[in-house]
Amino acid sequence: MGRVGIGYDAHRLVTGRKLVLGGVVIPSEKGLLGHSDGDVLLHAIADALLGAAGERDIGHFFPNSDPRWEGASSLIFLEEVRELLKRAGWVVENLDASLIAEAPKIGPYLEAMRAAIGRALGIELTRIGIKATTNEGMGFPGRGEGMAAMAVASLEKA
Ligand SMILES: Nc1ccn([C@@H]2O[C@H](COP(=O)(O)O)[C@@H](O)[C@H]2O)c(=O)n1
Ligand SMILES: C[C@@]1(CO)OP(=O)(O)OP(=O)(O)OC[C@H]1O
Repeated sequence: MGRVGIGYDAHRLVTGRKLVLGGVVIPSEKGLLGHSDGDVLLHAIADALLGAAGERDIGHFFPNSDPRWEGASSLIFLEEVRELLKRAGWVVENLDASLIAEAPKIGPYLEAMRAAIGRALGIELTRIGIKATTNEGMGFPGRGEGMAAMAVASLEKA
């Protein structure tokens, strides 16, 4: 019997930070603030996977008080989640994520993101959906103050 999980995250956009989304560095004047690289998309995906497995969230496993994760690539979190799922006997059936960001357009980077996520989790690209929408100028994503992401994941017993 399969299990599903949901994840949501949001990070502030600031100058002087690299913009990393889905494990890919994207040219941008601003980047996401965070203790790690601030990769809002990967954080939502990690939480969806952890939730589906009935585990606690990303902040529990990778606390922002731990200097090991300062500036860390969030792909590391997915690699760690992969090991946790493996130990518990889960395989990823599929995951799907949506980024809410006014700019930049992520279309040119989608395949690189799917490839990075697929490598980190050891799953086929056909199991990974990544999408984006603007917030039509409304609220914090619409004003360009930050980005948000939501994700769902489905697991099966190995
Ligand atoms: N950061 C983004 C936002 C949107 N897209 C693509 O543009 C399409 C139209 O966006 P709307 O918010 O006007 O619906 C959307 O469907 C995405 O294909 C994007 O690539 N990056
Ligand atoms: C990823 C962690 C750890 O570096 O920090 P941030 O990059 O700030 O991200 P957030 O989604 O706020 O919380 C999870 C944290 O534990």
